[in-house]
Amino acid sequence: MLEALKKNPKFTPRRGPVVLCILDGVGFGKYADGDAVLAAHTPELDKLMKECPMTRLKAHGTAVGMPSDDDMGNSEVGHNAIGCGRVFSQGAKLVEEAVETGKLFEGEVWKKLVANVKEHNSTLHFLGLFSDGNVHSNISHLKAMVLEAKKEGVKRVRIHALLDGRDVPETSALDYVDPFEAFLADINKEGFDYRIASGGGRMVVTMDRYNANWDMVRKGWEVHVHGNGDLYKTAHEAIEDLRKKTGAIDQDLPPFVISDDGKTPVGAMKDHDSVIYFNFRGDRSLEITKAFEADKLDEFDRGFRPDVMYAGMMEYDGDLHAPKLYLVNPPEIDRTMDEYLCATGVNQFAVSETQKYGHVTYFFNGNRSDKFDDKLDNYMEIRSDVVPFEQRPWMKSAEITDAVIEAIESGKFRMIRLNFPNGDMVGHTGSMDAVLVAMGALDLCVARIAEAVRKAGGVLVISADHGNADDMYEHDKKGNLKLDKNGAPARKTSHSLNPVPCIVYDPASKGEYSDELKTGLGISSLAATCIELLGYEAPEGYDPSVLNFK
Ligand SMILES: O=C(O)[C@H](O)COP(=O)(O)O
Ligand SMILES: [Mn+2]
Ligand SMILES: [Mn+2]
Repeated sequence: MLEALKKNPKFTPRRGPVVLCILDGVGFGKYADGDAVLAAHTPELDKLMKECPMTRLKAHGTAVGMPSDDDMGNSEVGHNAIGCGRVFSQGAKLVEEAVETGKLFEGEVWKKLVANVKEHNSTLHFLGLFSDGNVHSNISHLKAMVLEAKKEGVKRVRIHALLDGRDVPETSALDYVDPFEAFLADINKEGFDYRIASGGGRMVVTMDRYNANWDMVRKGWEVHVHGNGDLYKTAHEAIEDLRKKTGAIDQDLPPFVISDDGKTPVGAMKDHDSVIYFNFRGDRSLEITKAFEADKLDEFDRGFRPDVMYAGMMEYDGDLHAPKLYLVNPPEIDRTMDEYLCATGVNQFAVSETQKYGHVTYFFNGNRSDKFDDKLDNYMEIRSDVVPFEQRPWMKSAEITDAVIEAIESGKFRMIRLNFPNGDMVGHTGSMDAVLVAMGALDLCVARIAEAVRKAGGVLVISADHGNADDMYEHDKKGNLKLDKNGAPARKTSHSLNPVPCIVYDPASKGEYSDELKTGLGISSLAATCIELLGYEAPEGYDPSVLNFK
């Protein structure tokens, strides 16, 4: 148990709660073209930004524990940093180091997986997100593992490729598949049998999160494990044909299976195979991991369940200890703000809809699914619709707002945190028109929350975990707008490298801190900011708050 937080002598807390509102994927754009945050009708946000103390926070690269400042931020690293008030080296960086130093291959788990397939003359399978987005995975890690498998004499490797188009350009799958096929062909010239065996768009198969839509996992299981699905000779052929048939962008392409003879899949899984799920990020890894590991599974009927040795790239959940075997230790994120507030007896409320529910709970608490205190931690999930979000860009923003206002008015909670997914989830669809509606809906919600905070005599901190809606069009390295084949702006589905706002709306302020907030900080400063506004001193080692006390 942590020690209780110390009272901050410089600040007497307000009568009402501190409300931390995370606008997922809402940053300050670099280019006016495609900046939906700038273009949308958002009178409330505009007013708050003009009238309240405000600063910009870094939300990408090394400021959130990514390997370099060329890496965009994402929800995991963002909410980890916001929730624990410090920056830890994150999965992308830890795996990169483990691969580069060779530590990954010296570990017990790698050795066991390889020994298993050598002993049984069976197959080593790799399943994961097939891109270099560095949000959930990096294809360079896969490549290094494939080369090591070859070096260690593994005869047969099968790769199950989840197509991205969400953390990388929307129709870039062949930019990864074609060179990889050439890479495998070179290996096979030396007498090995290494193939891509199945795949599909990441928003259709396998990578569901937070139990939003288990049918995605069932569909993935069918093609990766059983080899049941539309058959193609190569992944290249599958992608071209499925694009033609559906018009879908990569993340939404249907599943496919590779077969040489039009009957037998090349990579169905069998007893004694080894399987590595090579994504390092947990939210979209936990369900497929459960499908492989659980003795009894209620979510779908697995049919034949081969007795495989399954390992993840990382431990995805420190409370569930899932998966049982993993290759790289996760960051040891401790002393989170939620845990400190529990130790201090502060009643907390966290809410979002399904798509981001784990962001304000599991990611916020350092990738732990359990509460720190059953009484003081109060979490609410509002079920997300299972629809393409460009068709419902308002998502559940009104319902989240209702819940937040009820929590404020109840007077029960000192600290309230929420996540509005719209800027991000709609941003990932690439639809500028839908994002403009999403931002408009958010603005109405922010106005309602601000009013409830004012009435309750509380403080509202508005920020974000990373950008997305602020950068809806592709630009080249010189900053010129890229056009698609029809001459329209090329749509961008991924996050941005942009900073995010930090607005402090404190209508009951007595002027204890300057209107000029600190500059040059990252989103890890939000934890200390909230803790100080609650009337406590930030714990040792926390990154500084944005507040300049007088
Ligand atoms: O998982 C996703 O949807 C994207 O890869 C990243 O989005 P998020 O980091 O905002 O969840
Ligand atoms: Mn996010
Ligand atoms: Mn996102």
